Amino acid sequence: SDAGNTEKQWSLADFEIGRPLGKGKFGRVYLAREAKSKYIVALKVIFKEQIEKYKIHHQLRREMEIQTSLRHPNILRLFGWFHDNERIFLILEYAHGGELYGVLKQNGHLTEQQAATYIASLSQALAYCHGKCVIHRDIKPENLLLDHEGRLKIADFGWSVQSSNKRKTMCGTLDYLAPEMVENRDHDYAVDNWTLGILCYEFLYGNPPFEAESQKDTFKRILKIDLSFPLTPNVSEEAKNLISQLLVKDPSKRLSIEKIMQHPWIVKNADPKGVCASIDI
Ligand SMILES: CC(C)n1nc(-c2ccc(NC(=O)/C=C/C(=O)c3ccc(F)c(C(F)(F)F)c3)cc2)c2c(N)ncnc21
Repeated sequence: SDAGNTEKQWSLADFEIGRPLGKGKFGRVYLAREAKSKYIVALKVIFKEQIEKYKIHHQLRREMEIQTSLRHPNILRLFGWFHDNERIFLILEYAHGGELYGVLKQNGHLTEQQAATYIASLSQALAYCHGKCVIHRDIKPENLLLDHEGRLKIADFGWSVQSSNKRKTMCGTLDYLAPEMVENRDHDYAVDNWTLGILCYEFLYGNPPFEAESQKDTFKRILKIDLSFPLTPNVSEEAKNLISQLLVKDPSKRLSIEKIMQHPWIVKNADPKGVCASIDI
């Protein structure tokens, strides 16, 4: 390491490796402990020949720079990274509660308090990212983890991670694409606002609003904003009102992050500490 660099140079010898947490597209994720401090982390192993094949060194380096600079309670920390001849290791915050997607599938859908708390946490994390000119943190349920207190953590895998109980259609799913992305027009921050509407609907009903048999039909439903609210489970009018103000075709007409935070449904239902006591980890 260059003398001026204050960052600690990590190596595998600094860690005791525990059980595998899941397997990613480019390698596995392990529970690990920093030997001196006994601090628990998640260690992601990426095989170099895997990414050489895909020529994504620059993307990985850029992503690492972005992720190490992001400090927010709802964004999973990347503490650092190191490499040996054939592997790259990411030293990540350990999310004890695992995937939010697992909780969603287990319970079928979330309560309005849980859903509002997570939408508020996501909005705060997105406001922080947009403030740092970082957009599209890929906020789909598969990228959302929970810490030991049930606090939401956006874990941007930078790539689709095939972990255990992931939806099979996950890697190809279009459910979260905003109209301007489906039509391949240039997209900006408002894409994330659209995705918050999709997620809010999915948290409350258990599946995304424009789900369809084929990708083509999902495309058509997104472009038509073919939105309907099932009669069960029973969802409040305020929640439907928020969703309807986010799933709007014209990006400039979508509710802003600030307005989301002030929406009556969020104010009434979100837990200000961002922790959902009722979520059983
Ligand atoms: C299995 C379970 C559910 N699991 N998984 C995690 C976990 C959390 C975050 C990550 N992060 C990344 O992978 C980041 C990858 C990149 O930024 C990247 C960017 C560009 C690239 F080209 C690439 C490349 F891979 F393509 F090269 C990567 C990974 C695993 C986890 C955790 N932290 N705690 C508890 N359980 C956990």
